[in-house]
Amino acid sequence: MSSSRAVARLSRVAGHLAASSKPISRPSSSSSSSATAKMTATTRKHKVAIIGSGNWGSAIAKILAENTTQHGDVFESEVRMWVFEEDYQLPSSHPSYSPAEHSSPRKLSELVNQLHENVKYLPGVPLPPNLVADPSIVSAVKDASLLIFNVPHQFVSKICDQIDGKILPYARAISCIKGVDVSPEGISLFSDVIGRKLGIYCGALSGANIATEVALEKFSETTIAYDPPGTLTPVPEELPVINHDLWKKLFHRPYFHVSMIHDVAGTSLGGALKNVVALAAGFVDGMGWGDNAKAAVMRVGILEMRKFGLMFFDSCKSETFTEESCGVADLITSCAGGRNHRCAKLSVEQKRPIEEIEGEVLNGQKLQGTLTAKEVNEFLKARGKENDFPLMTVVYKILMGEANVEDIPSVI
Ligand SMILES: NC(=O)c1ccc[n+]([C@@H]2O[C@H](COP(=O)([O-])OP(=O)(O)OC[C@H]3O[C@@H](n4cnc5c(N)ncnc54)[C@H](O)[C@@H]3O)[C@@H](O)[C@H]2O)c1
Ligand SMILES: O=P(O)(O)OC[C@H](O)CO
Repeated sequence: MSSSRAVARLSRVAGHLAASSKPISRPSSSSSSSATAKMTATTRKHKVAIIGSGNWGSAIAKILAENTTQHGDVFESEVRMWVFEEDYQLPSSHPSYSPAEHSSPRKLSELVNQLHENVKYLPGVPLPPNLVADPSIVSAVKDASLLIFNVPHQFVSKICDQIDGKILPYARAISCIKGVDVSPEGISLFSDVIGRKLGIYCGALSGANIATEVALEKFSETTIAYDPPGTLTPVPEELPVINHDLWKKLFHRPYFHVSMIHDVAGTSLGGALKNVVALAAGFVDGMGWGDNAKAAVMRVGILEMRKFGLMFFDSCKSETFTEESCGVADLITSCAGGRNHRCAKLSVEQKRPIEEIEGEVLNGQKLQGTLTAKEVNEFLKARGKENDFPLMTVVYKILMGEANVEDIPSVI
């Protein structure tokens, strides 16, 4: 086993050990037969909290709040959404603008709760009234048994530090984050980072999901991977069992179809690595090379994504990349309409650094591909594996000014 593979494995084991610090007193929470038996005996409902309120955070929060209302037998209706607080000036063109109330900047969380709209990160989309914005992360997660993490990946670590010891020990989580955590010790999935730091189990959601399309209820599908070990702190008997059926109830909508699988590594890596490929697709489109060139980038991109998963993560499955929404479908949508693609294209067209474009056109939203390209390269370089991933390597070099977009065909 290569050292990096060992590092990835060690990281996962550590996450599971942390999550299994308490003894098992009943069968694994993923057992659906026990689910049926328990549903009849439960007397409490799950409380849901979402950590993050950006473009995707708000779109997912809307789904959660719709489903907690629909499935009031298993979920408390109110969903708390942690908002990274900032001042926001409501534009006078907003339909609810009132000079008396909005002539100067207001706290974003207050505006979300007053207008039931995330006016900065998901403008124009009504949010359910049972979704409550909370600027205190500790209060947002208090008593929540289901935690949904949905923030740009660079903020995850600090956020976990803020809520360590402040969550229910039997909480379970889903990470909607697209990125990987690279440190001198190796590479980790964010589901593992969250699990390890908080001592709980965390699965992953990822798919072909441009947030605004999902928020406007245009049809899409997603993948949720959840595969807890049987050694977690038990969920109290009074609460419904947390298994695939329960997660599906929480996320599935008529316009947002959920496929449940067990491959957390493949699901997470698909979402993280496609952002690097989407940059390459944006560069190529910026050059005006056409659809054939972009298709070639996407073909090589999916092969490198799968190779990366299989090389460095033991549990990763090839078919997750080729058969699930979190694999090939996410790559396609991201290379067509994603922010990474859009900003990369503009940066070539305008001959300006992508960071400048990001600051100018995204209104506070964050690109994930630029950081991921650097993190992945740091990981590959340390293991002498850059040549095994030529497309990801050339994207990194283009970002660093060490290669040109014209070099892309040489790696295809
Ligand atoms: N937007 C999409 O279409 C989409 C779709 C699927 C997955 N994702 C993934 O979802 C994750 C979250 O992305 P998003 O689109 O919701 O966010 P976003 O790009 O809209 O990012 C902005 C968010 O970051 C917050 N923020 C800024 N500074 C912060 C800080 N110092 N600490 C904590 N938070 C801070 C902002 O308040 C805001 O909520 C990312 O990993 C992304 O790749 C995004
Ligand atoms: O806008 P991007 O490039 O961050 O991609 C958005 C989603 O991940 C697409 O599924």
